[in-house]
Amino acid sequence: MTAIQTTGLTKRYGETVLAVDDLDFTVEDGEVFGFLGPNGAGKSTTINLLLDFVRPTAGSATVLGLDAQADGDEIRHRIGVLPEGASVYDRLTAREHLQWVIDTKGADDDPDSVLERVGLAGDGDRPAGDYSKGMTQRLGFGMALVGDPDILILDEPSSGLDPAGMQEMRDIIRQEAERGTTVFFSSHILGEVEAVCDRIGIMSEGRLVATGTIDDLQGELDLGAPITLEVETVPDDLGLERLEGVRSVSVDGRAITAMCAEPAVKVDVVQRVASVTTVRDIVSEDVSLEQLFNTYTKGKRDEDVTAEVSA
Ligand SMILES: Nc1ncnc2c1ncn2[C@@H]1O[C@H](COP(=O)(O)OP(=O)(O)OP(=O)(O)O)[C@@H](O)[C@H]1O
Repeated sequence: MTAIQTTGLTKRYGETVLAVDDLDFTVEDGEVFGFLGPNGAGKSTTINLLLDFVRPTAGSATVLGLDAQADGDEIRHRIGVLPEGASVYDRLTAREHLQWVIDTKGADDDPDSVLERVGLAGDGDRPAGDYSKGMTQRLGFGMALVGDPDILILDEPSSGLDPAGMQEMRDIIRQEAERGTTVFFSSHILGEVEAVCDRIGIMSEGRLVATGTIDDLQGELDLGAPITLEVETVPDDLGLERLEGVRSVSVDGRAITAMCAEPAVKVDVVQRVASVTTVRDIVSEDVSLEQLFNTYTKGKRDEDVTAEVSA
């Protein structure tokens, strides 16, 4: 089944701001889908449209096969949501917040086990108004987990969390995914997306400029495969540019970096360099998600290029 689907989803604010522009995407049941994009790209607006917090100017969305506008109450009952900048009731404790969600959803979760899961076991009886930003975020995440939701929709879930908190959050996302929960979350943190997502979507200026697995997108962009060799001395004439499949060569001190058209060319590069000097170290990398993100979100709008890569 399709967990989330948008068709021509569009949101304008006033005359000038086109926050979400004709968005078509699908998240399949059980997928962990990472929604990436720079500030102002339209990620939160998309999430708010899915949750019926704002109404679309055009187009439609379904969540769990239900219409996001007509069936908002049922959708919210079946999903777990961590909105951007989740707010809390200052005087209520974390336990009271969780109990409220448990009662509202008719769930049977044990508040203590949720508190334990999100790292608030010792703080469950303090008023949430006294919490730090990260603790508030942990509480919001715990509230989203109540009732074993079919889908988790998380807007910047690691916002305000320390490195240990981010790791714990990632672990919980993985555990939820293993139980079959669909997870849709927005993030600026590329490492987090890389670590947990089956597929990603990259938004830029209201449009989805790429969707697919990270491997798919790496292949699609054809940015090349870099290899760096640290050598004892850099010979005057390396002759690397003359090798077939080598696109460019740069030298930084005793580090030689070659951009290769495909990974197999790296072997030729190593052999050539080793035949003329002593190689001390070799670093072979894939194109990073950061390079992908930058390539898709910078200047692409002008060219009106849209990449669609199926998973
Ligand atoms: N209520 C609103 N009224 C007017 N403009 C808005 C409103 N909400 C969002 N926008 C505008 O819509 C665009 C998309 O904003 P949105 O918050 O969806 O981006 P985002 O990708 O979530 O950004 P960030 O990563 O900074 O949270 C921005 O230009 C923003 O200023």
